[in-house]
Amino acid sequence: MLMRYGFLGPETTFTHQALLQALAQTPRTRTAEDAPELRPFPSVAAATTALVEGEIDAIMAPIENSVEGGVSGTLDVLAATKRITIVAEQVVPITFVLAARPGTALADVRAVASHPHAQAQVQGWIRAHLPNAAVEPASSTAAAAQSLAEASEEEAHGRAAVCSPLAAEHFGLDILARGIEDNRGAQTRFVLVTRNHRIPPRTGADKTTLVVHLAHNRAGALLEMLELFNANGVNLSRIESRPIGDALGRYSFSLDVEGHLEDRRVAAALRSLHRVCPVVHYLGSYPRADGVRSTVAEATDDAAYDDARAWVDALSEMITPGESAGE
Ligand SMILES: O=C(O)C(=O)C[C@]1(C(=O)O)C=C[C@@H](O)C=C1
Repeated sequence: MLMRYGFLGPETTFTHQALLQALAQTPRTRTAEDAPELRPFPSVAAATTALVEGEIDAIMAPIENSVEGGVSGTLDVLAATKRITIVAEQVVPITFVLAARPGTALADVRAVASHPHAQAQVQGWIRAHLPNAAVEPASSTAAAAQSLAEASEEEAHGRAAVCSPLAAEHFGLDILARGIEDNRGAQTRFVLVTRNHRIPPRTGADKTTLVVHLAHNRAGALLEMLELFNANGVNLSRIESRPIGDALGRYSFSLDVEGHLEDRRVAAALRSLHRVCPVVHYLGSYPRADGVRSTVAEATDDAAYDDARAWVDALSEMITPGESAGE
C-alpha cells in the first residue's frame, strides 16, 4: 500500500527532516511509483484532522524539545484525538541560522520571524545581537524562510527568519549567522502517529505514552498515580501537566513511561490506573529512538508477574465451591 504521510510544512521544517530520517531507517526497495507520498500541512492540528479523516495514513509531529520541553500544541491535539496511535519516535539535532534575502546585512535587520518554539531557543542570541528587532510568529521555521523568499523586495527589506540551514539553502536565502541557538546540542523528539490501533511489538527498549486525568479535588491523587508506577517498577521518562480546558485549576498529565504494553509490569500499572483514574488515554507503545533497554528489577520482570499469578490461581483452586463466607 502506498503510504501517505503528513508533516508540519513546508519542506525543510525540522518535522520534515524527522520524517525523512524515519523513512530512511525503514529501507525498502522502492520504485518511483511506490515512493511514499509526503504532504505538508500548516499545523499539527490540520495534519491530525487529515489523519483522522483518512486523507493520510500517518503524521510526524514534534512532541518534546530538550530546551523548551513539551510541544504543547502537539500534546493537546494528541490528548484530544481518539483512535490514533504513536508507533515510532525520532530525535533530530536542532541548530538554527539567521537567514535573510541576499544583500541584507545583520545591521539592517528590524524584524525576525520564526516558529515560537524556535524563537524560544534563540532568544538569548536575539537579545544580544538584535535587541531592537521585532520578533514575529510563523507557523514553522521553514514557513518563515519561505514567506521571506516570496516577499517583494520592499516587504523583505530589514527582515530575517530563524530556520534550519537546510531551509535557508532551499529557499535561496543568505545566512547572516549560524549556530544561533542558546543551548548547543539541543534536540527535538518527534512522534510518528497512525490512525489504526496497530501497536508495534515489544523490542525490550520501548516507551509508552499516556494521558491521565486524576480524581478531581482529592488530596494525594498525583502521589497515588505515581505510586502505582512505582509499585510495578515502571520508570517515568516524561511527565507534564496540561490544562484540561474546562475550568481553572483542572489539569491532565501527559506521560512517557519506560516499557511496552506487552511488559507485564506496564500492563499491571495500566490496569491499576484504569481502576483509580477517571481518564486514561493510551497513546501507544513504540521503540525508543536511543535503543536503550529498560532496566527491570527481578521483582517486576515478566517471570515474577507470571509466577505471582500462577501462585494466586493455585490458591484459588482450593476455595470450596458453594456459599461464600460473606453471604
Ligand atoms: O518549525 C519547524 O521547523 C518545526 O518542525 C517545529 C519545531 C517545534 O515545534 O519545536 C520543531 C523543532 C524545533 O524545535 C523548532 C520548531
